[in-house]
Amino acid sequence: MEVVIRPDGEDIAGIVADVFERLLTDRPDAVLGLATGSSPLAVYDELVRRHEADRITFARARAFMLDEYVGLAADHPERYRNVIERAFTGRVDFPPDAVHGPDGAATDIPAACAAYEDAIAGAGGVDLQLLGIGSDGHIAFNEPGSSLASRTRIKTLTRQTREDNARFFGGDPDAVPHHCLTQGLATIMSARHLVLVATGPGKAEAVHHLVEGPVSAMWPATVMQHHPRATVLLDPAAASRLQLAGYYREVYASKPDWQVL
Ligand SMILES: N[C@@H]1[C@@H](O)[C@H](O)[C@@H](COP(=O)(O)O)O[C@@H]1O
Repeated sequence: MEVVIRPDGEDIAGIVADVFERLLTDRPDAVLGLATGSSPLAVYDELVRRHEADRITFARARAFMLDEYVGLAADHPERYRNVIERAFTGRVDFPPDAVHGPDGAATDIPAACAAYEDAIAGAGGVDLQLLGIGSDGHIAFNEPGSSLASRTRIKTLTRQTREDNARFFGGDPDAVPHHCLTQGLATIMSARHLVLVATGPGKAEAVHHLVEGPVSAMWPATVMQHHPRATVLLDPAAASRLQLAGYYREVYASKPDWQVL
């Protein structure tokens, strides 16, 4: 796992946008894995800026979202399909039907989850997966206790996650859906490059487990320690509980030019 500690979210967004830009330059039809939540927003803004400056096109790219709430109306502003369109995909040039997400309105949930796995596999798998992390260590919506071998399925959100996400639902944790569909940990691990962004003191404990803790379903993001190409970008607050922070800074500062993220 490569750990990069940078001064702030803006700086991190620039580095992550470079990873997207390099990939799309090499492979215009790349398959991108998109995350919702506030952590990736600065990245999306930077990608939109580069798109507007004619540096990046998504015209041949495809995208798969990580997760979706169950039971929100199609036009609900917090439905992740609508969130990602507002935050990113609707602001750039993805072709129609190139952006996919689990179907939180499906009547046959197991079939919808299996179809989503098939769609990802059918696209050739995800090349670059952007991730945030929940304060309880979840990635996508894989809450503590999630099987490290899990695939797309329905999950029940923890009270902590509903409290964290209440800010998007008028401050009321009870207005946050109890259920979601989420890519499993094994689904996420199948992506060829994982890039996780975490900022702020609220992420310090989860980041401490993610980077330096033992791999455990109790802190689901720790499964990323098994990934051959995982990059974790942190601001100083999110990195504040890392024992080897000085070493990670040194590694990044002395990175050979040819060795990009
Ligand atoms: N399902 C999403 C995750 O994909 C996200 O990474 C996480 C952190 O969100 P934020 O970036 O807003 O802190 O929680 C949400 O519930």
